[in-house]
Amino acid sequence: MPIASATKTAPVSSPEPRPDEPALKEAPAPKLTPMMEQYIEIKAANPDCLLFYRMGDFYELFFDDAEKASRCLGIALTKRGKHLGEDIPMAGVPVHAADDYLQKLIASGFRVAVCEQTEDPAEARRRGSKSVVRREVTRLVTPGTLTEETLLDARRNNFLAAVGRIPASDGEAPAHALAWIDISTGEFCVTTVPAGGLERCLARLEPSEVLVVDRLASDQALSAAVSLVGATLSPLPASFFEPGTAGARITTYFGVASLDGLGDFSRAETAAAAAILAYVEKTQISARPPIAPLRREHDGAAMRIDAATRANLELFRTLHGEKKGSLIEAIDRTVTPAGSRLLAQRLASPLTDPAAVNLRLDSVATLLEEDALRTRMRRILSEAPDLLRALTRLTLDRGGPRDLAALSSGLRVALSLSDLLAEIDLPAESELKEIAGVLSEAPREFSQSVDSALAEDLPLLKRDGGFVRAGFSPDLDELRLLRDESRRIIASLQKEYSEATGVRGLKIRHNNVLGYFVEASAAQAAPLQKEESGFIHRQTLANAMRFTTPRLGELEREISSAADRALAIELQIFADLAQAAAALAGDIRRTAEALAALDVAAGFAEFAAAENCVRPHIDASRAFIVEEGRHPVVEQALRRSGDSFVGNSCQLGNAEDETGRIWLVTGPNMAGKSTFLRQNALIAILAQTGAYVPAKSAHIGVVDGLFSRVGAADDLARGRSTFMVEMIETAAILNQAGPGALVILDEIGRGTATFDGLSIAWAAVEHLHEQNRCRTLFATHYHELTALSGKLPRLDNATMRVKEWKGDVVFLHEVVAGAADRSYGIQVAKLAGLPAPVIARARIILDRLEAADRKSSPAELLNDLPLFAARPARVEIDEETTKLLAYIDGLDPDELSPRQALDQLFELKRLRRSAKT
Ligand SMILES: Nc1ncnc2c1ncn2[C@@H]1O[C@H](COP(=O)(O)OP(=O)(O)OP(=O)(O)O)[C@@H](O)[C@H]1O
Repeated sequence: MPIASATKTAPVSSPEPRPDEPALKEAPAPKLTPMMEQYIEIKAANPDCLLFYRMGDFYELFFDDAEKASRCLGIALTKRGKHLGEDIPMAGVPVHAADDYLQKLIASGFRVAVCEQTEDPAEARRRGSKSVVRREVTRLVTPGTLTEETLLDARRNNFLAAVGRIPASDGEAPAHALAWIDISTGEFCVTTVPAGGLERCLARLEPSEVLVVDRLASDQALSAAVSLVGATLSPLPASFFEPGTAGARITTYFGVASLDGLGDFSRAETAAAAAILAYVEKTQISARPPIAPLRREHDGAAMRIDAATRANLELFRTLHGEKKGSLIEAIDRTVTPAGSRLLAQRLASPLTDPAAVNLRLDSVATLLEEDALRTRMRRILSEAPDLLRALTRLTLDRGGPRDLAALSSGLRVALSLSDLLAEIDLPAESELKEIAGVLSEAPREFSQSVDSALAEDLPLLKRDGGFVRAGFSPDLDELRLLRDESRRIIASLQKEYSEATGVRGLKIRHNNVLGYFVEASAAQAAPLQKEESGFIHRQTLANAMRFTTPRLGELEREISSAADRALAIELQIFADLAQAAAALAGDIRRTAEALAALDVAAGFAEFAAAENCVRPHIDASRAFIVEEGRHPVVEQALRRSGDSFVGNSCQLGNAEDETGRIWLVTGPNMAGKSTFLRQNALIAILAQTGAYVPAKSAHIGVVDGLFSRVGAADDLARGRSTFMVEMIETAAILNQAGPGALVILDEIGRGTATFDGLSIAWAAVEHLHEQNRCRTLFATHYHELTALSGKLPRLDNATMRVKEWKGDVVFLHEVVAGAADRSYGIQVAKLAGLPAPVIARARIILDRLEAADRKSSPAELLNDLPLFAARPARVEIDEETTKLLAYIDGLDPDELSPRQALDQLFELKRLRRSAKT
């Protein structure tokens, strides 16, 4: 009978007992098996996690965990033994494919505790037949603590955030702080959160997990803010945030004597940062990822952009949640994952200090000018692997030979880029000069030692060896020779045995259970079974017999001891190199950051060249003068369909103004109002991110807060109707926008009755003009508002130009001074394909409404519109009438000769006769 294969590939659990595990009795067993006892103990210590319990080549899950995992992963649910008379549900995933399953579980909101075997099953057996292999949880996998390449998006950070809160005391208001870390890259920051600013800060970071003290977990505003960004909320005991021990936790982690050495942190900030470190320790158990020294960010250093504005402007994804069509997708020309991550970080928090913005813009200017150099630079950059993520994996002992190679090739890239930058003259105080300096100091020797140690083709895992270059270690070479020689001898033995026994089909084979053995088919095995043959019987299968010989055993031992010793040498070489990398963590980090900054600058230069952008003039004034600005996303989309974008200018303040102006933009639907509003907000964001902007010229006095109310969507999850969302967003703007803000408001008030809406919009414009005094773009359908320009000195009317042609409306997408004369709503509706009778009827109603000049009450209007009175139930228009109306619509009197006109008249009479209505 053939022996079942020991390795499994399908994600189902194996019902046969593992070698380390005493067999479970299928019969009712009131007493727990030792293995189940161990499982239950470990599970009890990790109640909030699914427990991945290592058994041989599988991670097994039991009880509820098994049911949950089987549902989530679609893997088979089996059973294993009984507990309290009930079957124990079990599901398992193979270790080699565990990452894929982990990813699914984490994405579905689970946490996973990975429990490994921490001793050899043979050792456990030596302790006694009943003893179980020692197991320990080596790591908790949570959304915010991932490090594996396969579990992460290379081009996005994966932030873990913690909310620190010091309650009000002695007349002092409560203080909030937010700390965040990307464990996979080691970036670690903290900031104070102003009252009501938590949602905004979270929206900027988009963390995947947020730590809060457990008593805050029921805070509705907090959980709403967390779920808005799609993060997992992880409540923790107060000890994680304890301000009394927080400072010490941070200083211990960084090995510094006092916190002052790192910076000046408030109590709330210290608590938040300490909670992060405590959680890192809890989840990584014994491993310590390399973490950059804690950096403090000032809240005012970045443009304040609230969650709604970020979403509305589609910075990172469209309102439908897709990356395609977002701003980042339109502007990202970086060629490395780290560059892309830095670009996303910068775009999420545009700067407010003009000097800092100009430093970045200088880099773009230089690289834009140096066209050929930029092309070479980007080619070299594109070969730079992800240094920081490789470093983290190595330090956490989750790395492989390819991570070492990644570090080495990343450092080599840095050195060649530093040579390239040396070819141009860089101003002393520039960002590029600083980058060039850092790159030239990349640890060259480390890269050389990795290259001399590692082979060309590297395996993914270090586990099986085979990654050290021949010639690097004489001892290793000798052992490999011995191993290969023995293998050669074994191959020649097969020939020898076959000739000696006369069994032509005799083979020497190898498997993990028997090691090397001689195999002959059952029909040919007789000569080997004779005692004098020297063959020792090992196994009988259905069709074959297996034997060993003393010589084979000896060779086997030689090979395996040589292989073991060779592997030990390789692993030691690996460990030495990984340790050297960890010791250079600071240098590697600086190099990686410089590479990323260079990639962003070169990417922006590429974007500027390809998309015809200009350097914005940035200062601390209230200026906002954009000449022929364009919307980068819409422009690229139009280009794809062969159309071109019409640039439009906008002026909301001059350099000498102390307050901003309001532009009231009117114009028909589809004329381009929303596009115009958004493009100006995006230009401000891009400019302060340090990018060139799509315009002929742009002068922008830094915008310290960007507020928008555009698009309409309800937020049913929070029980808010469309109109309610609109009013909440408007309220936030009117309450918060200061003189340095830029506000874009698109059609406020349209979600309610006309007069209510008009009144709200009217009052909002007045408030913005008198109180907020900020730069504002206000698009509206309420033409009545344009009259306000006579009353409010800093309000200008602007309108989208359209042309009427043969009864249709043609959009010119041009913004000009003045007010729209009409809405053209019916023409747009016609373009949209509303049935001709509906359009015809709407025209009649509109004429009446306009004639009544909105003075009559709705009831009077109703009487004024006899069709309503005549046909209250349904307006039935028969087919012939429809034809008649369509015929009239198709007539163009300008094009007709007198004779044709007469013919048409007869045709009209004919059609009228056949129509019933
Ligand atoms: N400046 C422009 N140049 C070329 N095409 C443009 C321009 N602005 C807008 N468009 C085109 O017009 C379409 C409609 O623009 P937009 O949504 O801004 O109109 P709108 O006036 O805000 O309409 P609504 O009031 O219905 O929201 C865009 O999708 C784009 O294809």
